[in-house]
Amino acid sequence: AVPLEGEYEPSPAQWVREQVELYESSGGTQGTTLWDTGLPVVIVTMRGAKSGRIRKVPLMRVEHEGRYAAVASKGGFPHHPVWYFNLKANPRVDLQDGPERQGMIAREVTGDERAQWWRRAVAAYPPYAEYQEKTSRVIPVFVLEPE
Ligand SMILES: C[C@H](OP(=O)(O)OC[C@@H](O)[C@@H](O)[C@@H](O)Cn1c2nc(=O)[nH]c(=O)c-2cc2ccc(O)cc21)C(=O)N[C@@H](CCC(=O)N[C@@H](CCC(=O)O)C(=O)O)C(=O)O
Repeated sequence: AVPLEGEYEPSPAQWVREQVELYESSGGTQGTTLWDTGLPVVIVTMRGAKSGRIRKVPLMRVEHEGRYAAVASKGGFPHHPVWYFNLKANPRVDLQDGPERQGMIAREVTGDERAQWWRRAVAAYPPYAEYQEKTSRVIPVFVLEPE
């Protein structure tokens, strides 16, 4: 799979930018967990919906039989994270899980399929359940499937 090409635009959020830099510069051996929780994180490289630039978004690792969920929780804030619109516009992404990097296609899921992946997400990262309780926004879930 040809990795996404283009000009990388780092996140304006320093803690996010730094996690991406440590994760990538260490070949996926460092910066691979959320702070000291020990819970695993993946990096999703995507193309900006408006800028066309390369964006890199760390997300909690939710994996099942080679497919991953991307949960647009943003801590339960009232609005979707901006990257939600990137995946809707440009579903071809690169996912880095530790040292492994592969091309995936993102697809927003609803109904029973979303419920199944939501259970997996909460099992991997329990705070997702609290985030959903604190907002009337239905937190979107994408499934990333190998292209
Ligand atoms: C601050 C904003 O970020 P955001 O896309 O809203 O995403 C917010 C967060 O979800 C994002 O920072 C996540 O990485 C935070 N985050 C998680 N966020 C989650 O939503 N879920 C998670 O499971 C999660 C885990 C996680 C683990 C580690 C870590 O370091 C961060 C983690 C941002 O980057 N804004 C940019 C624009 C970004 C962008 O993509 N612009 C598009 C335009 C998009 C459009 O408007 O159409 C473009 O380039 O074209 C800017 O203001 O310049």
